[in-house]
Amino acid sequence: MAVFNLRAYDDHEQIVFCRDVESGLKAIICVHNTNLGPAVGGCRMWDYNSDEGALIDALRLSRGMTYKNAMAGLNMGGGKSVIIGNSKTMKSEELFRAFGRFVDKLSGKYITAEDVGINPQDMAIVNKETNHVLGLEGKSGDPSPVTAYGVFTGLKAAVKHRLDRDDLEGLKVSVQGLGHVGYYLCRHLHEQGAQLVVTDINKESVDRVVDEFGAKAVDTDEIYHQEVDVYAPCALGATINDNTLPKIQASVIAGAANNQLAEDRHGDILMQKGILYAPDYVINAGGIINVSFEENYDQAAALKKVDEIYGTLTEVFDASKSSGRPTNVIADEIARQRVADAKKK
Ligand SMILES: NC(=O)c1ccc[n+]([C@@H]2O[C@H](COP(=O)([O-])OP(=O)(O)OC[C@H]3O[C@@H](n4cnc5c(N)ncnc54)[C@H](O)[C@@H]3O)[C@@H](O)[C@H]2O)c1
Repeated sequence: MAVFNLRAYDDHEQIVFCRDVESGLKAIICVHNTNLGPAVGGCRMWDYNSDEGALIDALRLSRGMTYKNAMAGLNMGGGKSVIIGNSKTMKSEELFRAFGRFVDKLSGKYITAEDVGINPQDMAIVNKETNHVLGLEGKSGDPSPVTAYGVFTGLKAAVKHRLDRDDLEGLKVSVQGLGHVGYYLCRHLHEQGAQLVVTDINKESVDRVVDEFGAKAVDTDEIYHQEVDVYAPCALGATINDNTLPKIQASVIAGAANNQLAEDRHGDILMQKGILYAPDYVINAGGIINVSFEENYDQAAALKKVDEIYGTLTEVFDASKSSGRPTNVIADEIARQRVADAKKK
């Protein structure tokens, strides 16, 4: 496999393949760019089908963190790590300690945190071997409610831009995925009078949102067809693809999921269809913003910074409108420029 030629490689500064035979650890740490500061990004534990799949996922997520941190105005670069394995059956103290030692060897160039498959207890073990960990329990805590608040803020910016309205009363919103972020997003939307159509593969999560917020539940494959104003993807990536695009009725897409566009070209198609897309890594930055305030944590200050997502997205939407180019392309350009400018300083 020719790593340097991979599209996802995108001039990564460093890739570390981590192996610890005793604990069974197989992990990959990717440091994409440190122009703006140490590379910060979570650790994901996933049962990948292949090592190549794990590497490509880590590279894409790591590059995404560079862009996300730059667009959020944080003095942090981008990185990510993946532990290859089943998070339900393969976790152990030795495994996370071994991972922590690899993180520590990077001397702060990469700072890790939680991601899919990893919980605060796992990170507390990693923290026994390295101080380069963020999002620990008792500090900034679970980032999901703050991510949801940021998505809610960004959704309002998109509704203002596309539908020219400040209030959400009666606005129809479909929410796909009612986990840590989706649930809190539904709560914000409900409080502002929005009508919710929701789906999740987990029935209990659906029942809770139906009971608490009067949401209408639909099957997972029906969510795209719904006649709504806003579609909020809050489950998996790549839900905007050649199959789903013809079905989407919403005029705004604003949700928490990472890597929502299966391919960049889907951003062009959305624009041609008059659907305003809030670039994922801009709208879902609330969690990383919260984590960046971990030292002497001050929630009010963190939320004030998260409020800036409204203005950042409006800047992206305005530039897209005036230039006639898709929002995902505009966001990438602004992020790349910020990273390049940081190198000159
Ligand atoms: N948690 C954060 O702070 C944060 C920050 C930035 C981005 N994100 C992204 O937001 C998304 C949601 O994060 P989360 O922390 O809420 O994750 P989560 O695992 O708590 O929730 C995801 C939910 O999606 C559901 N789901 C899975 N497949 C589905 C399908 N096919 N159809 C409908 N529902 C499905 C799951 O059952 C689960 O309830 C993820 O893509 C994540 O990467 C999260």
